Amino acid sequence: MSEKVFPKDFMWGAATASYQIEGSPLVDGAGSSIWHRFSHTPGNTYNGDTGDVADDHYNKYKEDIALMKELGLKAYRFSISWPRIFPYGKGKINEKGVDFYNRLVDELLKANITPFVTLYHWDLPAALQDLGGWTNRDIAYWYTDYADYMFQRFGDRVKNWITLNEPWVMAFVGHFMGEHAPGMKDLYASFSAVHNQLRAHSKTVKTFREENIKEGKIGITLSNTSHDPAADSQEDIDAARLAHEWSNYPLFLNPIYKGDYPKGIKEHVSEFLPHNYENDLEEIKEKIDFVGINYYSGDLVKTDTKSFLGGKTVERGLPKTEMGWEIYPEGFYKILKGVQEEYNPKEVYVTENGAAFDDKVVNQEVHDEKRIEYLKQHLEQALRAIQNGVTLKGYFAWSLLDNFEWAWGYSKRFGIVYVDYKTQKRIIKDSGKWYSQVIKNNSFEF
Ligand SMILES: CO[C@H](O)c1c[n+]2c([nH]1)[C@H](O)[C@@H](O)[C@H](O)[C@H]2CO
Repeated sequence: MSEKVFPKDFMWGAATASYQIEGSPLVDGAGSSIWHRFSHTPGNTYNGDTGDVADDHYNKYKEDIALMKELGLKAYRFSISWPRIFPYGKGKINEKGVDFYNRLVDELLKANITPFVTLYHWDLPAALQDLGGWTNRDIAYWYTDYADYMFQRFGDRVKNWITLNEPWVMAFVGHFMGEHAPGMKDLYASFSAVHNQLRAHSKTVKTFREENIKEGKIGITLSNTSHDPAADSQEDIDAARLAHEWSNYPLFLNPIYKGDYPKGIKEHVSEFLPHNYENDLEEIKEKIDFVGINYYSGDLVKTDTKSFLGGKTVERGLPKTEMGWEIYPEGFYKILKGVQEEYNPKEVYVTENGAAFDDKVVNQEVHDEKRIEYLKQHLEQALRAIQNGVTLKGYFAWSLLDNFEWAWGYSKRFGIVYVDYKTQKRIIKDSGKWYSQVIKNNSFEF
């Protein structure tokens, strides 16, 4: 492999999520989700934006798949909206919801694009939230039943399955910071959500094995920020390590691969873990086929006894994206190398990497040079990771389309394709054209 070319058959893709692009949240029998409720609650999202229309992908999926084909994508990562399938989370099945995803999957296969399905990307059926949601231990069964039904209906055509998208964000941004659905601010609820997501994940992996899906693979997608110590002092090093164990892949991969929470979590915050959590660890320790790594940015951590987990983020003057996140490609390498060294997964996929910039349309074009530079710098680090032993098999740019950026609404654009929300017109940005060349050449240098 030349120093600038990715391995043969490297899986180049782009990613989206149901609530962020589909629109039509209650159409054709779909049930309400916690994000439908949260975004319709005044004050929760920028400008009061909701996912009611989004990119209207529910109706425009064929046009969007044609765009994917034009870009030359090998794979497409998307999520299934649980409440489209089970409007109340369990029990009654909504065949029209199943039908939408049947049509989507069949259209992808027709375009020779490999589907990567995320079973849960935060749009929990609202009816289950009324029963406690991720803080109710029974959700592990409700989720596994939903996942198993998806395996039975789609397992003949979908071979790559991701159980959960970023369980840390669901648990802490949704249950501690209150900035995401369901909008709670309860640290005990957060750790209960961590634990029940792990239980749901591992029960689902076991069920996946029993379904014996031919050539099927299952994994989990985890959020990561590269935390560097502000100074070469033991306090800052410890604070950065603890931030890593709490907010990055170790919080979930340590239980999955090693059968317990990370050492620092047990030493510093075990009081917040559910009572008798140890009884579930054996069951949670269940082999997976790949790890999905989401990476966007890094930060500098300084010891601070007044902060949660004894560390706070400090400035280091790096350039930032529209989200205010540092542009730190070196951190991408550190996270990829770290996960391989700490857990040695059989396969790793980058399931999200991308950036928001202030994109403008000029004569029906979008010249987003900053995004091209961001993607190039991060692909360089991904290739470096492969050359240093990381079993990286694919990369999904976040995102295919500009979309509903959660509490930021439509104010932040991550797409390699621009969406005019007034007309729903799509415009392939320069970054989309550039990425199309990367895929064609299997290299970021051409
Ligand atoms: C620190 O960034 C997180 O890992 C993260 C960033 N992102 C995500 N997680 C989510 O998985 C996507 O739904 C977001 O649209 C996307 C862009 O914000």
